[in-house]
Amino acid sequence: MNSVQQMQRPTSAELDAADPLAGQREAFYAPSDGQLTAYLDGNSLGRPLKATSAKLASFVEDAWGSRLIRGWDEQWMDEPTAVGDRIGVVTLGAAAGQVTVGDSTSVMLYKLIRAAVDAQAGRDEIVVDRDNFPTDRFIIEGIAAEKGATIKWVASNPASGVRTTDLEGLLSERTAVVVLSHVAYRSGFLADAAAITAMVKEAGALMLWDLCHSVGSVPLELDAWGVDLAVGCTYKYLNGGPGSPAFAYVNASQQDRLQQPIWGWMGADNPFGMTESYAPARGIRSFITGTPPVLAMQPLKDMVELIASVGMEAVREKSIKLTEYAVALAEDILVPLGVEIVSPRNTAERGSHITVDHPLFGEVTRTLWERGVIPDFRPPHGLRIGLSPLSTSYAEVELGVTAIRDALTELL
Ligand SMILES: Cc1ncc(COP(=O)(O)O)c(C=O)c1O
Ligand SMILES: Nc1c(O)cccc1C(=O)C[C@H](N)C(=O)O
Repeated sequence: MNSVQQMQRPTSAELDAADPLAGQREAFYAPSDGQLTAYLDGNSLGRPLKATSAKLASFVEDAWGSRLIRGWDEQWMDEPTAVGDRIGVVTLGAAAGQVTVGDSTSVMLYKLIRAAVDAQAGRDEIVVDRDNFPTDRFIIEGIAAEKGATIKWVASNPASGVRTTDLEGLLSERTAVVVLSHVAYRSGFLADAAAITAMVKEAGALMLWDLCHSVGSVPLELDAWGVDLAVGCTYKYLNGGPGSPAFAYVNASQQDRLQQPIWGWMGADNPFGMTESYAPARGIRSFITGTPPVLAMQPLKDMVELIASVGMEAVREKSIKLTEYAVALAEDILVPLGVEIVSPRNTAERGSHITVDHPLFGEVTRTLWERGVIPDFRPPHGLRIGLSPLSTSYAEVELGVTAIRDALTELL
């Protein structure tokens, strides 16, 4: 069967017409170059909201331009935790007072993992999976070298992700902290965070989740799951823009126990006291280091409120439908060409992107970008199709998967 429209399932037009969130796409900028037809990389960089232009302009003119240095006293000092609280309540299942925004995910990973290892006296092992994102693994390599700690690698299936069974035999009285990604950046595998967290805590270790690929696309219940620590970026499904700051979650029960290693004046008890030596602030503020990136925090605030207005459950429902549609199309028109779908088929185990594999996908991705179809490529052969529930249409998915088929067919 050649045309996707002839198949026994709703067409993309029917799916878009029935989509209760379809109208939300209007909130985002459509590309102005006229060439882009399918943006399938919101799992790397989300589209900007139209509201962001006005938000930034008014920040420059009013908050920055008029209030000038007074802005710090009036609002900006509280911005990392005020924005953190909103991210926490709307997307993380975290009560106020446990989330702060700033730094990059990599730096936040360093601060929290190092704090965890320091706090876990007598425990000198860090558990991480071999397929975790490079920055997570590299930061852990660095901390292990600094502290003389040992890395225990989880040998999970790269085409899926880490399950409780993969951790059996790895956790012991020597485990300080376990670091895993909730949604795997390659396969899109969605880990069972509740079960894994319970298992890790049972072993007396601390659990740190990297939420980069789940925040804003998968509902999270960090407090209810008993998670100790989490980090995530805000430029994917929170649409904060390139290089927007990360967030860190530190469960209230761990805040007095953990001391992060980069002591700066903004995380000190009395920043403007200009004191002789460092005394940490109370609570989540002690995880701040230097001047918070207030300007770079502005765009994500509108996205968090947009998510709050529709609810994370609705976001997840659309995400599942989008990935189901992408998988079904891939099965019909890509698998017959020798493509492998490496993402889980079970929706309960899948985040908001799917990955398809073929030895020619490096070349195919280059062609697609020239044609205005934007997925991304992760070596050795993975082509990732990222589906942002509030800004991706079913028509884009159809166009994108069809374009993959056409570009691949030309090379075969
Ligand atoms: C799982 C994961 N962790 C961390 C990062 C990135 O960290 P940073 O924002 O510090 O570059 C990414 C993506 O870039 C990611 O996918
Ligand atoms: N963080 C990125 C960047 O600075 C440039 C280009 C892409 C990214 C990404 O987000 C990569 C992404 N985390 C991944 O899963 O591969």
